[in-house]
Amino acid sequence: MSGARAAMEGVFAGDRRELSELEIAPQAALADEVRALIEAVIHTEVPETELREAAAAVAALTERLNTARRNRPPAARLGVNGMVKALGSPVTGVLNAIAPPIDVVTLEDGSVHAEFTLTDVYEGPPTFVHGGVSALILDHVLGAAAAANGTPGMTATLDLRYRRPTPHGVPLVVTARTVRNEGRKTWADATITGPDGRVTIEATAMFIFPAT
Ligand SMILES: CCCCCCCCCC(=O)SCCNC(=O)CCNC(=O)[C@H](O)C(C)(C)COP(=O)(O)OP(=O)(O)OC[C@H]1O[C@@H](n2cnc3c(N)ncnc32)[C@H](O)[C@@H]1OP(=O)(O)O
Repeated sequence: MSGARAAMEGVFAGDRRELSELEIAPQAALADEVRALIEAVIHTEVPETELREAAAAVAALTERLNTARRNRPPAARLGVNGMVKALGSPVTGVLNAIAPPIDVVTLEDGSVHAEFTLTDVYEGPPTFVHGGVSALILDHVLGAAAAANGTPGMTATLDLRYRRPTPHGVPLVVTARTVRNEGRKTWADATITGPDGRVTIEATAMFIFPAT
């Protein structure tokens, strides 16, 4: 047994601690501050003594937060469809400071859609988004499209065509839709589009609902 099926079922299972919107809000506000902290750490030019003091202050804060810990990232049922959302997702998780976070919505035609802006925290080539970060986002929305089709799975293949550089600091659009399903296999297509309306990346993925 590979454990992949259990992992897949875990995405949607209701066995995780589910937080209410009221419980999420203060923790999401903390994650927002940490996002700002990550950005500040990259850009700061304060002197070494202040850097050392800041590191000690952050270490003390981490210790304080760790005095009460969950053993798994929490989930929530948010939005109109009540689908379980992983609050610690590196793409959409409002509690994950390394997530932008991207708000992915499912449209009536079954496609998924998100509008988002990435800061230079996600930079690869100067002024452009790192290609691996784009792949992360595309993998996620392709998986969300497969799930929205009622045919979720683990990513088996992910094919990316980087047509032109994706700029950071400007509004981007990602859309994905399921195009085919055969048994346990589901294929989905996605694009990222820049503010000029031109597609920067095209992606195709195949998802497999694991045998075991
Ligand atoms: C709303 C929530 C949204 C959540 C979105 C989250 C998106 C995030 C998605 C991910 O990041 S998933 C993590 C990355 N993916 C993995 O780690 C997958 C690792 N691989 C596996 O777990 C297994 O290899 C896999 C589940 C993909 C397949 O295992 P199985 O044991 O079920 O496959 P099996 O050996 O029975 O093969 C079934 C068919 O698929 C084919 N196949 C298997 N793996 C393949 C592969 N990788 N590529 C192409 N074809 C593959 C295989 O040849 C065969 O073809 P036929 O039906 O024609 O005989």
